[in-house]
Amino acid sequence: MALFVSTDCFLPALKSQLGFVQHEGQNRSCGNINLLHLRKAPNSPFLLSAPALEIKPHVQSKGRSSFSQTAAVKHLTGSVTKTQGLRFAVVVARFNEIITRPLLEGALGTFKNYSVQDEDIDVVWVPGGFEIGVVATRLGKSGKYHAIVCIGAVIRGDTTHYDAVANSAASGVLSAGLNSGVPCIFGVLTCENMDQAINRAGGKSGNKGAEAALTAIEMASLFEHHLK
Ligand SMILES: Nc1c(NC[C@H](O)[C@H](O)[C@H](O)CO)[nH]c(=O)[nH]c1=O
Ligand SMILES: CC(=O)[C@@H](O)COP(=O)(O)O
Repeated sequence: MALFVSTDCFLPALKSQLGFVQHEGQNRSCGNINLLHLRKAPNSPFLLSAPALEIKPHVQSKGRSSFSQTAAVKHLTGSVTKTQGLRFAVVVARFNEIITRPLLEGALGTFKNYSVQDEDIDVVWVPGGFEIGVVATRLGKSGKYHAIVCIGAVIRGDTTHYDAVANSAASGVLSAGLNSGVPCIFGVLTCENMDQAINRAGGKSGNKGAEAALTAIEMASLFEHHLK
């Protein structure tokens, strides 16, 4: 089924967030539903899935399409099944080890389930979440790994120390990825209390270490197979 979208029914600010692109000479009428060149904006929080946007081109009198067809657009995604030859590092904080160890085990379990070989994984221990970034940066720049999983658990105490450590861990992991060009995955829990952490380290909210490893596999594959 073809889906037609008119951007003129959207507020202008929302239109640009969504990534609608208007070309010269296009009909602006909302009633006519003509304005159909749509792409994913680089910063858009919205994901546009191909099946939902099967857009039928509007053919103008000269036989040219007035907008692009999604069938011609390339969609690049990492494959979680093509893991052969991919190498990973896991940086894990010892602080709150009662939480970070099960997160690490979750990550290693995911690697096993997706056929990543043990010899293609290095685990590096650091004292706390604050130290993760600098080590991830070094590992990323070594050129030995396709992706790096960063694991930690920051749990709020009585002072503002929590915010400093949590923010430093997050910005450290982000910087490591940006500065090394190797995907660095954020598997650091930032929790109000120990209960929240337990729930996310193999408890009722899953295992965030396992999720981080799967993200690492997808990103490693994306870079290795599509973005070289
Ligand atoms: N309180 C937590 C810490 N604190 C330690 C710091 O990460 C760091 O090791 C220290 O300040 C020396 O630089 N680390 C965590 O990972 N989680 C915490 O809850
Ligand atoms: C997140 C922390 O650093 C935390 O353990 C510190 O606790 P407190 O704020 O009570 O010193």
